[in-house]
Amino acid sequence: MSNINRKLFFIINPLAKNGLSYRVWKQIKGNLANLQYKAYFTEARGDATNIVKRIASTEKKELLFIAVGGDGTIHEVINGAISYPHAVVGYIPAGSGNDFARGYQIPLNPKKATEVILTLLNESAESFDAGYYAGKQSGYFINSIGAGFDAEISRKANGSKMKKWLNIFSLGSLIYVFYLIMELFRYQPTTLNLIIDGKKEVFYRTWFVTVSNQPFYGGGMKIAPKADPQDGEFNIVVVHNLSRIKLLFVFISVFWGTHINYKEVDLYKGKNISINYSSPLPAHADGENIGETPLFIKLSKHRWRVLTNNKT
Ligand SMILES: Nc1ncnc2c1ncn2[C@@H]1O[C@H](COP(=O)(O)OP(=O)(O)OP(=O)(O)O)[C@@H](O)[C@H]1O
Repeated sequence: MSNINRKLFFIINPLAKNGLSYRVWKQIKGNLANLQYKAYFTEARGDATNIVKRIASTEKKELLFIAVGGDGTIHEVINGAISYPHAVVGYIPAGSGNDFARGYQIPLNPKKATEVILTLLNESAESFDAGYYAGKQSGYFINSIGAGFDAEISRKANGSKMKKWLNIFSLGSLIYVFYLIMELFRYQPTTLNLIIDGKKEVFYRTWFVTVSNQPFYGGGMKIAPKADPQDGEFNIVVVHNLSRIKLLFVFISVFWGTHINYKEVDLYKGKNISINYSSPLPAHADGENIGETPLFIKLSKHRWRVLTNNKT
């Protein structure tokens, strides 16, 4: 039996990416013969957070929670672990978006990520900023949070039965393209009242606003190319006052991060942000639907800790 200083737990969403996650877990398991660990499978939204909180509030030893699943699973595991200083997280990506892995330099390939994490079990963890949000719901975000056009697309795509079918053929991202085109014709841009560290800004005909802790969102789009998750502030992107056809070009350019050169894209930095549209609009945190605006965001007093071999 190998010696690990931490108590080891795997939190697996067996349904992420249509069951890819479960197949990944079966492979990981084959490499754990010498380790003592416990594995938990999530059965519904919120389970991962609740499982981690339950364990962390009763165990006194240093704990390691390794999430196996998509961005939603690691988002939930960190939400559970963040307020416990003796809890560290690890991640093996097995979802469709993989923005967390991109942003925090974890291998996108699950086999490679497993090899790496198994070499780090006793290593010190790296700590990062998190955001706290309050609105209809409250919690922490690690990647990004936002509201408007993009959140509407993600809400519709995630709720679509077609996504499941397309995922079978690894074409799940097509559903986002479908709703992107639908919303491009349907969505009505509105007035955004944004307050950043006490300073009020008003934007007319706003399509969306995103507050980012790290560069990536939406499955590899570089929404905030300069965001640094250790600099103690967020990078805010507002897209406003542009035609539908120009919006399409801006949206496509987000894959390369070149959207920041458009005059209709405004960039800010800040720690305390309030997002209020003229009427409630859909909001997301790390790509998960969190209801509607208004939304209040602040840099969390808690940092979270992850095992990564890309130390800064
Ligand atoms: N057994 C389950 N049944 C249904 N939903 C679940 C289950 N376990 C977790 N969930 C929820 O499913 C959602 C999506 O999970 P996750 O992000 O891990 O997978 P994904 O959507 O395939 O990947 P990605 O977010 O990277 O695209 C999360 O909100 C999670 O809480």
